[in-house]
Amino acid sequence: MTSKTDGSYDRTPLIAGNWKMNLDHHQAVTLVQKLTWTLTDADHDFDEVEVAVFPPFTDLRSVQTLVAGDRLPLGYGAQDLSAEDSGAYTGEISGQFLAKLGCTYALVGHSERRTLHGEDDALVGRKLTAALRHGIAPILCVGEGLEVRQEGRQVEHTLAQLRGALEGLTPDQLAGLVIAYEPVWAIGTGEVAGPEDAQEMASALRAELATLFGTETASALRLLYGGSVKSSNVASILREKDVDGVLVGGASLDEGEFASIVRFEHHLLTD
Ligand SMILES: O=C[C@H](O)COP(=O)(O)O
Repeated sequence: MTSKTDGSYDRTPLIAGNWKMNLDHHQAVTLVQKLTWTLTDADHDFDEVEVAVFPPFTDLRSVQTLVAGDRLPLGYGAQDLSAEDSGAYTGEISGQFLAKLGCTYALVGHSERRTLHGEDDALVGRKLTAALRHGIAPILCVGEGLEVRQEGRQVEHTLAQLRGALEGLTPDQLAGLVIAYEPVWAIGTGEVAGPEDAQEMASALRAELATLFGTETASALRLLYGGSVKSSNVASILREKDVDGVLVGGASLDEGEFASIVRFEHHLLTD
């Protein structure tokens, strides 16, 4: 892996595309094909910079069939999962089913789930444990709203979300866990936190993880930034030493733009 300007990439960068409630299963297949062609044509090394997409549940079987059939070097995951494994939970999707569909990852605690569906830290923690139970790496989303940011309480708020979701877990349960810091005021608004804000929070999260689980565990976990990431701002964000990737919403729906985000190192060389 080529190195960051500060020295090292000891954690493989992850570029994750959360499609939210966009694209049906036909459109999903088209986007995944175009994305992998674009990246393959550009000689992208998927082992050096990992790429994963998060389609709606109804697309996952089609994406699985395509990725497995064409042996595409692309990861994929779910945007949410149930805290339960099976039973009378109408409308819920079990981690068991997602594991069968080959999902590597599942988002948990995305701010849209917290805000629109009332998910609290306790439920997010149960979902995170459910993912781990089924061998799915959770991407735990944390971050503050505008009011909290204006009061300057963003670090305190975000670390409380982290502690709330990880309560009761041991370091050996955390292998594969990814944390995504997404300030809610920067999601889909065009407002992007500055690279220094992303680094400030990533560093605070890593320090808290070290306190909770030890330095070795904390330094192995990947921390992502999300919120209005585009090809024009990704390089400066990923230059920060504790930021190991990005969680991209809107810009992941366009294969050219998303491929350009994935190839952020190219921007590092050119800016
Ligand atoms: O999961 C992705 C985030 O919510 C960011 O979305 P956005 O890139 O559209 O701001």
